[in-house]
Amino acid sequence: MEIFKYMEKYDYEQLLFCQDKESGLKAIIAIHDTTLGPALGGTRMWMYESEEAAIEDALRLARGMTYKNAAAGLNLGGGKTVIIGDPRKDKNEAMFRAFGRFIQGLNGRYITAEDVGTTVADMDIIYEETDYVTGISPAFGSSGNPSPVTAYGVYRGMKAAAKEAFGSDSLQGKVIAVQGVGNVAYNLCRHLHEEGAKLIVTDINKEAVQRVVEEFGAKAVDPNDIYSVDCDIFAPCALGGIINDETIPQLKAKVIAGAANNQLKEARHGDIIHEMGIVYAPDYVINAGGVINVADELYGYNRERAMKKVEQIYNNIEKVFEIAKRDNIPTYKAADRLAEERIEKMRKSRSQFLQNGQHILSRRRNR
Ligand SMILES: NC(=O)C1=CN([C@@H]2O[C@H](COP(=O)(O)OP(=O)(O)OC[C@H]3O[C@@H](n4cnc5c(N)ncnc54)[C@H](O)[C@@H]3O)[C@@H](O)[C@H]2O)C=CC1
Ligand SMILES: CC(C)CC(=O)C(=O)O
Repeated sequence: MEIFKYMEKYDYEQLLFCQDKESGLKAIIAIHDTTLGPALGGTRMWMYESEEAAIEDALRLARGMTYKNAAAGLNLGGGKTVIIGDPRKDKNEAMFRAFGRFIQGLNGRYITAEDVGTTVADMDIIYEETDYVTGISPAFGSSGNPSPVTAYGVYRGMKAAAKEAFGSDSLQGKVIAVQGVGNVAYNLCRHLHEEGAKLIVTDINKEAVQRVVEEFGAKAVDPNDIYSVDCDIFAPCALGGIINDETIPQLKAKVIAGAANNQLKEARHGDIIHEMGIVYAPDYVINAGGVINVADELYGYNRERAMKKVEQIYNNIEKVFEIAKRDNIPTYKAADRLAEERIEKMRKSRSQFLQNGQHILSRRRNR
């Protein structure tokens, strides 16, 4: 991989490699764009097949955060970290403290939170070393685990997508295929079950599947069969790249609306599903609930205020559909347009000189 070429192509600001031999930390922090404010994005811990795969994931996820934060109306840029390792075996306290010190060294250019493979307990350790971490325990006056809030936002966005596809936003009786039933999707399944949807689920973790089968009456299928099941809505809630040349021909759903980041393997897959008449709720718009929630900590966390913003995901998805129709483009492009227009406007207004410009986190310190 030609790293600078890739960074130039999508205009990345910074890529950092953080190594600590004692604890085994191997982390890659990618900062994509800080036009709107400091880069905020979670830390993923995963067993990558290669260092190149880890770099690529960090870069793609960081860019996704720029778009997610912009489309959600947050004054934050986009960044993300990946830690190379097995979250079940390789974690230790020293690792997250070393990582916290690296974040502190960035002096607020990057703020972290949870992602796949990391937990509130990990964020609490990072907090020992730096203020630039969110999603820490409610005991610290913080917002805690973002996953249930992400799930609620996905539920709201899914309703908006259902309205677009079926003429009503009711999910009662709708058959919904959920791929991956981890932290976010378990909570999503609860909302869907409460509204009377019929669930078909899969996961590579059998215990996670068992839980939603028992609690929400879901039907379980093998991981490879989830794409082809007869359903109204497909909700990808595991990892990215799952809308691709192999899976698209299998899909029967009229709507794709789920939590996973980077669902389209390539942009052209967004064009293909558009041509097929599938209503796609762009991933970074529908799954912004978690980041909206943790970002509220920067103002002194207020759950009511945060949840009001998360409710708006319904309207944000509607806005994307409106732009798509207005400009006759697929929804993934409409979402990009929404985010890019906001960033460009701010980039222009930021050219004004400001003396003593305050950092966003100074509000938290002064409260
Ligand atoms: N946690 C959050 O607040 C947010 C999460 N997301 C994204 O949502 C997705 C899910 O996140 P979490 O629920 O937090 O992660 P998680 O790790 O708790 O859940 C993911 C689940 O997917 C399963 N899985 C992995 N590969 C699979 C496969 N090939 N087939 C079926 N199941 C598979 C895993 O076993 C796991 O149970 C990720 O893409 C994450 O980046 C996006 C925004 C916020
Ligand atoms: C706080 C996290 C949920 C933010 C993030 O990394 C994401 O939305 O993917």
